[in-house]
Amino acid sequence: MPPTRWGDPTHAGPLPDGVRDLVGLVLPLSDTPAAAEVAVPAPHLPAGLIDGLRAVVGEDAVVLDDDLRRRRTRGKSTPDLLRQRAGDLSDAPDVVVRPGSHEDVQALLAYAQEHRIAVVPFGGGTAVTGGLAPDREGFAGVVSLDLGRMRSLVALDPVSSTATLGPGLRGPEAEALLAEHGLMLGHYPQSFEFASIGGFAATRSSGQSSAGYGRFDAMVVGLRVATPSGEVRLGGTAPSNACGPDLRELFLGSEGAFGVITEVTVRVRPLPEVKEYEGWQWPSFAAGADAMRALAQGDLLPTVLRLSDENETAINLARPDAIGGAAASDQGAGGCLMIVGYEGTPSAVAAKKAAVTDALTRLGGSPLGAEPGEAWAAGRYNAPYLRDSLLDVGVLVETLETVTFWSNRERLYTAVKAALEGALGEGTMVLCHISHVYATGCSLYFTVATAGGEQPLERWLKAKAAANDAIVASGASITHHHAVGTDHRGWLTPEIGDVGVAVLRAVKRELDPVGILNPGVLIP
Ligand SMILES: Cc1cc2nc3c(=O)[nH]c(=O)nc-3n(C[C@H](O)[C@H](O)[C@H](O)COP(=O)(O)OP(=O)(O)OC[C@H]3O[C@@H](n4cnc5c(N)ncnc54)[C@H](O)[C@@H]3O)c2cc1C
Repeated sequence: MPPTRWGDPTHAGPLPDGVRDLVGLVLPLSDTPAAAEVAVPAPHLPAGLIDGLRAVVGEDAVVLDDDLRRRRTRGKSTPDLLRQRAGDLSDAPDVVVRPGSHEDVQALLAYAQEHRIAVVPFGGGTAVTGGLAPDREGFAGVVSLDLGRMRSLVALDPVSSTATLGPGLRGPEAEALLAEHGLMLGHYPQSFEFASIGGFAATRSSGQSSAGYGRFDAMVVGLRVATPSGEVRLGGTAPSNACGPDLRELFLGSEGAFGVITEVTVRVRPLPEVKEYEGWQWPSFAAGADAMRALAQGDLLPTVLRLSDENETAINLARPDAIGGAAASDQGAGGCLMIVGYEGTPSAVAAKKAAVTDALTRLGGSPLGAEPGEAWAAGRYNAPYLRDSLLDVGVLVETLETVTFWSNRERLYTAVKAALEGALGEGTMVLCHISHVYATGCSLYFTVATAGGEQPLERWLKAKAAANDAIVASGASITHHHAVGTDHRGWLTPEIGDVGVAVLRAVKRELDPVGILNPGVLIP
């Protein structure tokens, strides 16, 4: 991906006219191009240590190329993009190391520990909470540990429905390898095309089909991890056991701070024969959310379940290619658009669809047919490109997410909206959807569009802090699936308590005594 933008450059383009007209009604637009490419700072790592790295992992695996170092700088949050666009490359790694095996990673960690070199595992580089921008103070230099060469299907056990995947496989690559065997994983975050298997595990990612297939951490059966203290292999003997606390949980969501995930064994399932997506209209966000709760609590979840609030529905965010056009649910009364998707065998899909249709009709939903669902499915990965086009015209766009129990949903929704609108002022658009549900609660995913102004980064950081404070004050979680990184670290203590933080620190000391792995990420 380009350092200042999202995705495949051939898919990028100017702001579509419909979006420009719509956004221009409420926000000032002004040409705001990214700064011309600036030089990457010269590597701090002494030449002798770079030679040492070459001796450990091989000459070809150590890359000093400026372009690659630029592309391995930070992730893809809006603050990351704003810094890159401003020409700030202060977080650039000194060197990119591309190991080919678990053993290479293990050897690299031993060398880095001995010479106090910070190591930042890099999967797809789609992190949105600062997990790729470690604290470099006190280290000889920073290595970006690019797992992109470790992208094979390591093992397949079709009888047990498990597959062991290399950490560097991107979402589509993993699915293509499994599809050769008639199997699939079913993890489709919006970053699916670029994010990696190791990154999904390290951040506890959750995809758009989480209602049917679960979040990524729930798909993980086993892990192989290289740590500075040695190798850890977990989950290799059985799907579950009673051997004390489940140590897999220590590495799921550890964001590279405890070890480098070098293999991920996941549960796989047969490729669906049928995929059907449709739209439903609800009179209000609350009515749609109540319907989602009823499905989750009635064991009636389809594969995809997503509900946009009134603002998101009016703007068509669930269908980025139609933004600026008439909203799918706009049949006179506005309301809220729900996307419902079914995947599986023809008989399973028919049975689930009949039961869900019956329940949603009884709860007051109005069917909109297949068109909104098919349009959502076709455009589901396109929205991030819009963010770049909006940044190009001075409009700041960013997302944030949280999760809480159903009984707290309304309070949380109101508090976060108020915090964002209060911090960003008039003209700010705050949109929200629910796309991850549980029997006990749901996540809320907010999209914010506002004028960038003179100092868009500072403006956003202030608003984000206000939203985080509102989340904590509302008794909700600081993140459902974006992880902690450096951006949420300051709000982790209220979530897990002082003793919880001490436990994380103790684990870190045991696995990474010198603290070379992603310093400053995750742990307060
Ligand atoms: C436009 C956009 C849409 C997104 N949509 C979603 C979504 O729908 N759902 C969702 O859950 N997230 C989403 N994200 C966030 C992001 O894609 C996820 O956090 C993803 O899991 C990160 O994977 P990655 O391979 O890109 O990891 P990276 O960005 O490379 O790394 C993320 C963190 O994990 C660490 N890490 C990476 N690989 C390893 C490894 N092998 N071992 C140990 N540590 C490792 C890194 O050091 C870093 O701290 C989105 C992000 C963007 C920019």
